[in-house]
Amino acid sequence: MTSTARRPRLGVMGGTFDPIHHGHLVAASEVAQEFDLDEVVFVPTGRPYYKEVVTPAEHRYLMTVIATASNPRFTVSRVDIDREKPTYTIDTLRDLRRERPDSDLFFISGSDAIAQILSWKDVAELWSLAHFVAVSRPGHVLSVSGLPEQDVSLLEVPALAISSTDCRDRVHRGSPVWYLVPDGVVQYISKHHLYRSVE
Ligand SMILES: Nc1ncnc2c1ncn2[C@@H]1O[C@H](COP(=O)(O)OP(=O)(O)OP(=O)(O)O)[C@@H](O)[C@H]1O
Ligand SMILES: O=C(O)c1ccc[n+]([C@@H]2O[C@H](COP(=O)([O-])O)[C@@H](O)[C@H]2O)c1
Repeated sequence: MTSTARRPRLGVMGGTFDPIHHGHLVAASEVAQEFDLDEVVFVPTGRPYYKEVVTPAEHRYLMTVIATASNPRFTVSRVDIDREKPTYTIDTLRDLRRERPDSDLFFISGSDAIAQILSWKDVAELWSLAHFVAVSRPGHVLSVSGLPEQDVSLLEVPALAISSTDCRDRVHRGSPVWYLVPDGVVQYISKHHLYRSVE
């Protein structure tokens, strides 16, 4: 009797994570549950060419490590921050495919990000590297209109109206970010005086 081994299922949560917040973590956790993922790897962007100013990558990477440390299925990858070029998802997925040739990849994205995907680099090739899961996000319409049906799934997740922009603004004006980001991230932000001045 022959048995076909199940291929490992790897979620990929790409983001600038400036800082990482509970909206990111809930999205990853919900997709892991619904798509039976074995692991979700968080991939902080290195040089997001479409954002003018971002916090140094090492701070964003360390906050992501702190935020994910308590979940045995969450890991963090440096592939984007160690690449000396602007960050494109096509490179992220190529690198992860090289590292994990036996895994099926599921790229997790919020409705705001997926709405832009047709403008991403080498979009035609993206569909062959991963299945895309678009999650709902308050204030953004979840739609896959114009995207290949078989390559993109939609998932409603608990609505958390949290954004990194709002977290940065709150720290800047002295408002708390407790319970919007994990406790360790609150402490990291404070210890390293992040977001005190807005550029
Ligand atoms: N509250 C949320 N609910 C669902 N998805 C989210 C939420 N916040 C972010 N995402 C998704 O997580 C990914 C990474 O997001 P990102 O790091 O840019 O956070 P952000 O809050 O959108 O940041 P910023 O406000 O700086 O643009 C994107 O695909 C985004 O759509
Ligand atoms: O590949 C692209 O051209 C591209 C353009 C914009 C965003 N992305 C990816 O989308 C993910 C979310 O990005 P961000 O900056 O909104 O957190 C992250 O993994 C980015 O690398 C990718």
